[in-house]
Amino acid sequence: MAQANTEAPALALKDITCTFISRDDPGQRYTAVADTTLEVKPGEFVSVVGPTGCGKSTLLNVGAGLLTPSKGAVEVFGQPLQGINQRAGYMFQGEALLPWRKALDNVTAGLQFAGVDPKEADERGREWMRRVGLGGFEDRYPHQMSGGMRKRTMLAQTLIRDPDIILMDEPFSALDIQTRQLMENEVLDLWMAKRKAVLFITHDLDEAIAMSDRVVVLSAGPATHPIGEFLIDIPRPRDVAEVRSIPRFVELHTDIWAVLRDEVLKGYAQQKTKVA
Ligand SMILES: Nc1ncnc2c1ncn2[C@@H]1O[C@H](COP(=O)(O)OP(=O)(O)OP(=O)(O)O)[C@@H](O)[C@H]1O
Repeated sequence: MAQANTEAPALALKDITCTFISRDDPGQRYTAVADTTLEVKPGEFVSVVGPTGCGKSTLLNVGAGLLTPSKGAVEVFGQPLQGINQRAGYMFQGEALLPWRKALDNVTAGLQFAGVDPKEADERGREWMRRVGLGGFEDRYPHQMSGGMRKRTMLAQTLIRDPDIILMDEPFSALDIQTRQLMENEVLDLWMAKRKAVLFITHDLDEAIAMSDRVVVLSAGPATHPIGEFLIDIPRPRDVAEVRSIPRFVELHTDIWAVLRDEVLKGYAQQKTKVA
């Protein structure tokens, strides 16, 4: 019988390059990501930060098995990834709820598609809605909920299948700062209880440091690649609002920002040229 590879990373992106047909000029090719290697160990919380449009979502889509890279390989717990990454749950940046389904039915959608008995799906759905603070709101439609409630619903929808790897693409970027911090703390509590591997994409450096074990900095595009990696040696449990004022946080912020700053300026300049 094949031995489970306990040493293997939960997710390994190996030497990934992604080249697209350019959106600006279909005659040209655009290399969004080049020669990128990135690993997340079991139980590790890794954030990827980088300037806008640099290729963060592209990397996450590769890890989810939604996008086949032009070059390189993906391994999941030591096994080559083929097709969709079944060990991963994916929380997207935008709104991903089905508007015609009530909150509970959105939360249980994945279980229903997986053929789980409806009664069991219903029970697990109600339990998860309670866990994310939405007990009593099972019958609300997405348009009857606030942005924060919809994000909580999406979180329950992602976690209910108990994925070993959680992929999050700027999940809270649309929220006001207070709601965002509440949700960040909730995610950390849930993560502390289960210790799944998390790959978290954000352009917010404070959020990345507050949440993570490790922060990877990406260069501006084209041919985005990691240019720095920082261990976040701040003890847990952390409160994302309080942690920002401790000296080690400020130190790490200064160090990472020194690497990120020029890339953000480059990314910003590129966006301006595109708009002009
Ligand atoms: N399917 C595609 N076809 C052509 N170009 C693409 C495609 N997907 C992504 N790109 C380009 O690759 C680059 C990286 O895109 P990506 O969405 O990964 O960046 P990002 O860092 O997640 O952006 P943001 O911070 O705005 O969310 C962008 O220039 C984008 O236009």
